[in-house]
Amino acid sequence: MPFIDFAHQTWQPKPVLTDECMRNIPEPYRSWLLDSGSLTQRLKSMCTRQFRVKVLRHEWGIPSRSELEFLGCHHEMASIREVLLIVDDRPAVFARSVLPASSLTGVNRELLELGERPLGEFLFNQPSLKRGQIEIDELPACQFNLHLDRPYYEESAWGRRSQFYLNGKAISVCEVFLPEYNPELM
Ligand SMILES: C=C(O[C@@H]1C=C(C(=O)O)C=C[C@H]1O)C(=O)O
Repeated sequence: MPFIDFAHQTWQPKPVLTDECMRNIPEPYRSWLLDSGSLTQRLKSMCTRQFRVKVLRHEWGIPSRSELEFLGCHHEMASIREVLLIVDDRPAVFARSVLPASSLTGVNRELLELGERPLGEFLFNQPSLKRGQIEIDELPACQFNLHLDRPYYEESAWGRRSQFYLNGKAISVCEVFLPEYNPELM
């Protein structure tokens, strides 16, 4: 079953975040999407019972053109990881990370063995980590229905995609808050 290449279908490159762009992002999502720290850590701090990563797929594949452009790569295979971040048994975030083959060298190869371990736990423990550009977008939530118990129809979901540099090698992480999960109200 192919990846839902949602980044290709709906995510168009965004201009650098202007103040006007930021003002258009509704709270509580604005503060979460602009937070440069670990989303895993912040979600764990909201947990009353359990945080877990549900791995949907973690396989080799072809990133979308949009993802390759965001990564500054050209026609390259990548290890593509799609997960749901589950907070107290509720799917809170859909995340898709693109790990280009050329970035999976040295210690970065540990990214291939993450399993249910949150990507952020690895990333934010790397001294070399640098966070690059963040783009924010509002996406149709229905494209995630395949992975969810309850369907979305007209709802939209706010998400971001970030560039990370590990030992100078680029990966991208796209995180989308699912509408039923409001991080400030849980
Ligand atoms: C990048 C982070 O890792 C989180 C965990 C992910 C995973 O396990 O695949 C994906 C996206 C992130 O929300 C983070 O915690 O900020």
